[in-house]
Amino acid sequence: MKNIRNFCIIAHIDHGKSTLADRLLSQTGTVTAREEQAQLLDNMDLERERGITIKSHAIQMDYIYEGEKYVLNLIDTPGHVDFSYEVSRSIAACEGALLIVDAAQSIQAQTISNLYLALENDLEIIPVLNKVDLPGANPEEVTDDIVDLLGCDPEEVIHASGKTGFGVDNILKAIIERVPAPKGDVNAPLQALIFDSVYNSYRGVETYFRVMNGEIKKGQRIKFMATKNEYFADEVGTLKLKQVPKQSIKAGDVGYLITGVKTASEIKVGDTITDAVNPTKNRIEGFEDVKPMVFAGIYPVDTEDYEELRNSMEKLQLNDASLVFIPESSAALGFGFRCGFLGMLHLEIIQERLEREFDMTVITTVPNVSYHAFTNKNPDTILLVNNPSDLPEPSKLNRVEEPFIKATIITKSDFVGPVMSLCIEKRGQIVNQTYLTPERVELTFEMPLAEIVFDFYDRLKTVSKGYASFDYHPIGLKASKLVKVDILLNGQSVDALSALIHADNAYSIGKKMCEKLRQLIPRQQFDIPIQAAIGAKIISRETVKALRKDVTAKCYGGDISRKRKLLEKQKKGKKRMRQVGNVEIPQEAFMAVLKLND
Ligand SMILES: Nc1nc2c(ncn2[C@@H]2O[C@H](COP(=O)(O)OP(=O)(O)OP(=O)(O)O)[C@@H](O)[C@H]2O)c(=O)[nH]1
Repeated sequence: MKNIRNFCIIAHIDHGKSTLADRLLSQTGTVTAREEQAQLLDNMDLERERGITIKSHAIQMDYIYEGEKYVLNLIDTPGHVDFSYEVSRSIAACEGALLIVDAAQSIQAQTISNLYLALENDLEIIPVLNKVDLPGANPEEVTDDIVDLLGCDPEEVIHASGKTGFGVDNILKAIIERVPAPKGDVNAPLQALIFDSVYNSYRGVETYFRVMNGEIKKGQRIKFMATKNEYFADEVGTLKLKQVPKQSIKAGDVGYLITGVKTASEIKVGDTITDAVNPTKNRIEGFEDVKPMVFAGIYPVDTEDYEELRNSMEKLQLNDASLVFIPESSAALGFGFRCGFLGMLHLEIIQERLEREFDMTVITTVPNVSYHAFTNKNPDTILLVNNPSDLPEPSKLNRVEEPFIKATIITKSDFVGPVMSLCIEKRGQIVNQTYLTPERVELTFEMPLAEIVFDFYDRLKTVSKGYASFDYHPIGLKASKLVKVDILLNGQSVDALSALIHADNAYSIGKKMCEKLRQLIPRQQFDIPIQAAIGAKIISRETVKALRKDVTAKCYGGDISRKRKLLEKQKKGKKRMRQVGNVEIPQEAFMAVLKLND
């Protein structure tokens, strides 16, 4: 156990974790030159295309240092705020962390939030100044920022470049010399932490774990303490580029487990694995059921595809335990599902995977957060509202509570004004303002989650010309003056377009919604009145004027292929169109409330 080192790589998004991880793998010979391919650890196609790490991965390296053989267990981590729980569990499985800071961008919001997570778990921090090859690198200035943040000596900051390989040997040396060897009692009852799981369509769920005490053996009957499910350990082993089956994995080490489980939701990240016959008395702390933060309706474009959509969602859930959904019906869209996601990125990934892996074209309704409503009749009973159309009528409503977050924003002092204005526009209240350096400011706000899940990050980047980073965590629910704004098309309420809006913004947003929908809903053979309403009160109105003639009329006698092309274009446009009553509504219309500022 004394020659094992368990460490993770943490940083702000895009600061170079995955590239550096690939370098460590090649430098230790874990990956032969032939196997090496960029972003080796980001093995989901979507991760490659979007250039971000979605799922964290573990891999074991053997390394000879000063004549001794060491086992280095590396855990890469997702960099996006949607996956912060998974980061926290990967960190809890380690004794040390490489804190990567981009030598041009310096410290950003997630550098700090991930650092706090590592410090909470008493990890030894090894600061790495990465991308020193960049023309825009500021090694001296950024080293000072790191020294200010960590209180370490400048000499402890390792200068490196994942791209060129510079400094990687120093990183490996520091891992062995500075990260403490794991502790644990191999003779105590088995206690292993699940920090990740991956679905394999042939072998079922592969569980990644760190053994804190005892050992896990092939064929052993084990128990997952949160779900209380028992299984046989059909296979255990260590994670090289490929899986390497072993007879047992002992305290201090990291490995994988195959139990034949076919449903990802039965394996919960953060859970404790123990022996079914002689279980440990103590679950490993920090387990929590992953809670969805954002909800949206997902409906088939063609109502007869409902069953096919259900099958596709069930298959997706097999390998994405954080996706939750329940059947729901909409007067406007028919039968679909109310789905819960970790955040907007997760929602987009699911939409993308439905289209790419299951060829399912879907309509997604306006994403919303989960609200707690209380009626006059039962003022102390929580009515969970995951769909705005479930909000009781205003006359029956006692109050509505919405989830709030604490947002941390780091930006340049030049942009403090515009950033503050944006946060105040999003109903934020400033909590703290700290000058990290004369040039860089950390702003802390309390804000409604609903105000940041849609376009806040993009607008923050715009107002700060890219010089702002952002991280947040939930701080509970607070009462808010929220009202349900309904949209009526042709006099018929479209429940999938309803949204919960703060009373102060309801009129302006209702007006903008009508204007935006007038632009998006194609003209048809008749006038289409668009109205926004709160209860029975109409607050805004627009009209889509009728189409006066057949779009192909001008092709008579003209080039027949041009007419065919025009009709083809019309047909393609219909692919993402939903008929609601006698009005055709494009997908963009359902996201209109998100793009009111476009
Ligand atoms: N010049 C230079 N570019 C680098 C270096 N390391 C990474 N990059 C580039 O920076 C971008 C992000 O690199 P990644 O390794 O994907 O960063 P990451 O932190 O893993 O990103 P997430 O997993 O999405 O958080 C990519 O375009 C890399 O090619 C480096 O040392 N020098």
